Amino acid sequence: MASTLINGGDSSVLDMDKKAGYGGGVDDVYGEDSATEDQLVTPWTVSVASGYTLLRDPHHNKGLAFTEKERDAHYLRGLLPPAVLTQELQEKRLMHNLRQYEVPLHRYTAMMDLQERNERLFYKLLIDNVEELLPVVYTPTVGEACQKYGSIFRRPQGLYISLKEKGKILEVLKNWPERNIQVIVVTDGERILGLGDLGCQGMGIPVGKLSLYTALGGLRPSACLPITIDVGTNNEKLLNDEFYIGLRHKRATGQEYAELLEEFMTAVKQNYGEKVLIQFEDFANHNAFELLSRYSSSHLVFNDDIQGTASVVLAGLISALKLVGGKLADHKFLFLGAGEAGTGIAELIALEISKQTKAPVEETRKKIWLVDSKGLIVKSRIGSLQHFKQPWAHEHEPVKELLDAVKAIKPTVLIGSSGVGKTFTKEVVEAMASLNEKPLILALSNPTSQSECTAEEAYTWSKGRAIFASGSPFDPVNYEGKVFVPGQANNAYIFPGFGLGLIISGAIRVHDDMLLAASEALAAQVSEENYGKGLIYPPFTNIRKISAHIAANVAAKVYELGLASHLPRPKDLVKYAESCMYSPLYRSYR
Ligand SMILES: NC(=O)C1=CN([C@@H]2O[C@H](COP(=O)(O)OP(=O)(O)OC[C@H]3O[C@@H](n4cnc5c(N)ncnc54)[C@H](OP(=O)(O)O)[C@@H]3O)[C@@H](O)[C@H]2O)C=CC1
Ligand SMILES: CC(=O)C(=O)O
Ligand SMILES: [Mg+2]
Repeated sequence: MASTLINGGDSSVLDMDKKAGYGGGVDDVYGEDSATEDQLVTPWTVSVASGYTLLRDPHHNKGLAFTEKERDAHYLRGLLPPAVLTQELQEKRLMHNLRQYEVPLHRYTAMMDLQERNERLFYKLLIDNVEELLPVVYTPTVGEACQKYGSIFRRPQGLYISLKEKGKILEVLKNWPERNIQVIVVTDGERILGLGDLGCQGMGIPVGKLSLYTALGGLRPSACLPITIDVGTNNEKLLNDEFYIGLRHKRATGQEYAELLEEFMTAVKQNYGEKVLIQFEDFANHNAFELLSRYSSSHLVFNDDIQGTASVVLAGLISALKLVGGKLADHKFLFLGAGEAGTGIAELIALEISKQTKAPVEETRKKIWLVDSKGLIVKSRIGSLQHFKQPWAHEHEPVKELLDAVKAIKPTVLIGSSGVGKTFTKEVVEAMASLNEKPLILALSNPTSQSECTAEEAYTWSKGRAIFASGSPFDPVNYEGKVFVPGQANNAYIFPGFGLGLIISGAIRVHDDMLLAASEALAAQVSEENYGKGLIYPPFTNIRKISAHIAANVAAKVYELGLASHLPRPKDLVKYAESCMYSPLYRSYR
């Protein structure tokens, strides 16, 4: 995690980079004005769309909602049938159509088609029907979409930067039609959800995450840029798939990989400036930790799997205390999975306990235990552990199986972050229930097929006593006449509001205290009514309001830490965040 703040609050960082030529973002982004005669520039033109072109432009198309006046003014007569519909009626029709599809992937492709046809209507649907459509554009369906991306590929929805573009990445960025980019979500496709290496087909993830940035966090769609870095894939099935869309060779590693990433990070800063947020998504852990630590002192970077997941789980734990009692420091945590999500969450819990109790983080870590594919992480394994696991190697005899670890450690909280489904067996859940009146069980792995257990299993095996949340959604469960509503512990609660907070304050670096601020804000949004249903997260229906509160708390922390460049600080940050949010309602054209 980016726990040490290098250059924090030092505005000379900005000045230095300006001197070095990183002025991008606002003026003369493409250097057209400042270019000398011998320099190459991109011949950008701006034109007004009308007629057939307007109908084919997803940013401006309104389909049958074009008014009579607009049809006259924009050469649309005859190109549309006579009926004029409201956006509400269009939405009703599309939702009706979507519900006819029984295969989730068909809903996904229908939504992608809509996004490419009529962007505002796509976001209107997503915002107004978020609980229903989140599982379509996001986990679990996006996982299947990535697996089959080559077959369902229609039009590119983001930038593909492959090894073929080495030495030309800045030029490639300039090919993207939008200039004022505020958030980039980038993957190299090596750890897509819990589905493994999907290479170039991981593109579905940045596309999906960014659609949530807009729908849930209110970022303008044109300010969002999905990027997939293609260095090859080790997935034999894809390498042999005639429809595979990526480079057909094994992954580049070592220096070749590092150089491409370095060129990418430099080009992004040069093209878009200091304040573009780069969100790393679904990199394998051997690169993820390295990239985050390498670039956290020079770029505005955020790793969603390490940091966003940590923040959302901490929020769930803070609110769960209302149901299970005690302070965070009174609990004992056991993880199945000691990678990005597991160790990221563990570190943020330890940090929060340390802040609350004033005990050093080295001490508070001792309340947290992790199991990886080789068993419990203990001191005797330290020599062979990856660096991110080493802080969690406590004194204990070796334990191979999760069930034995549960019995030995006696945790109050069990967190699954292994990417392996069905690992919280009946015996494991029963052991948790025998140790705790209200065992807290989080099965974070995505998509649904990789969930450590289902909601039904958690409630049934604990005889209705578990407090349960999962990374991918589950329907409510009826157990012995009582309805249990499982929560969704997914970083989608955090990253849209977190990113909005960084952007509205003009943050130049991410700091762990901002993650804690996001957790507190999310936990504060859980109502008594939610607690009454056993929920530790608020429903997604209110997510825009929740995101505004998260953004405000994060921005407040950015200002407090002296890392804000948007000055003066707005007085009411919640109102300000809300006022910055994109609205999907149609605009009238002159
Ligand atoms: N709900 C949410 O918001 C989020 C969910 N996730 C999900 O979490 C999962 C893991 O992601 P991430 O942490 O990035 O992945 P990593 O690859 O970084 O970590 C996976 C960890 O699980 C361990 N593991 C694998 N198989 C087993 C097994 N059979 N028994 C015990 N441990 C095992 C690995 O052990 P070893 O190190 O020995 O190989 C490793 O420590 C994914 O499914 C992802 O979708 C991730 C981010 C957010
Ligand atoms: C949710 C998420 O980021 C993941 O599963 O990777
Ligand atoms: Mg992820």
